[in-house]
Amino acid sequence: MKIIEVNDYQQMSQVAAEYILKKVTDNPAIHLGLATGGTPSEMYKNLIEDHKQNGTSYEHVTTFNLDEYIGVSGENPNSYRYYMDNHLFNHINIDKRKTHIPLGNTTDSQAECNRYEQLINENGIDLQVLGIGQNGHIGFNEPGTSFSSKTHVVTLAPSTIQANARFFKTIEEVPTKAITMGISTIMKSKEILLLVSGESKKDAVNKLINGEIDEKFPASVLKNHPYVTIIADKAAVSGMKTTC
Ligand SMILES: O=P(O)(O)OC[C@H]1O[C@](O)(CO)[C@@H](O)[C@@H]1O
Repeated sequence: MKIIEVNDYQQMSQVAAEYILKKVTDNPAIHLGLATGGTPSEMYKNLIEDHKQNGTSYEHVTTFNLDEYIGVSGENPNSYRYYMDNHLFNHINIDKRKTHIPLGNTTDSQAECNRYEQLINENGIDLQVLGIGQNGHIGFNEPGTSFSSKTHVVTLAPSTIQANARFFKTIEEVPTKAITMGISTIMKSKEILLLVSGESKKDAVNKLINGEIDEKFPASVLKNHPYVTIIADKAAVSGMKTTC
């Protein structure tokens, strides 16, 4: 794993956007795996700004998001479809038909998981952007998830519900279930870019870099991937041994 240490959240977002822009320029038909949550939101702003200033085109880009809450439609402001449309897709020249996110409001979630897994297997992901949960989750793969898991339905850990409650009016509104790419689905990406910012992620990133590979800590699987880059700010890694 390669670690790029940056000063703060702003710089992490800028360096991450530049990283993605280079990949899109090199391969205009790239298949990007995307994440939601607080961590990548400023990175998306930088991509939008670049699109306005420099006209980087997303006409041929295809995207696959990591996860979606169950029980919410894409029009629901709390859905990850709504997040992606508003944080990125509505502001760039991407063909929305090429933006894929699991459907959270189907009657058959298991069938949706199978459909999504097959879609990813057929298309492949060139670069997957990831954040990390405080408990080491990637996507919504909570501690204990099998490293061989495919796209599946998860019951969110109480700590994840608590962490994501900041996006909702009340904690009771946070969905308790989601569809997520599995760990093996994520690991099939050709390359992974992990973004980490803030002191609240310090324990998680320390465990990732210096701990054992263990299903109790989902992100540790990334050590088995040949091509992972971590962009982390000082608050997340200061004073840490970061050789890996
Ligand atoms: O960036 P945040 O909001 O800290 O979330 C961390 C991770 O948890 C999730 O929100 C769960 O899906 C991921 O999308 C995200 O990468």
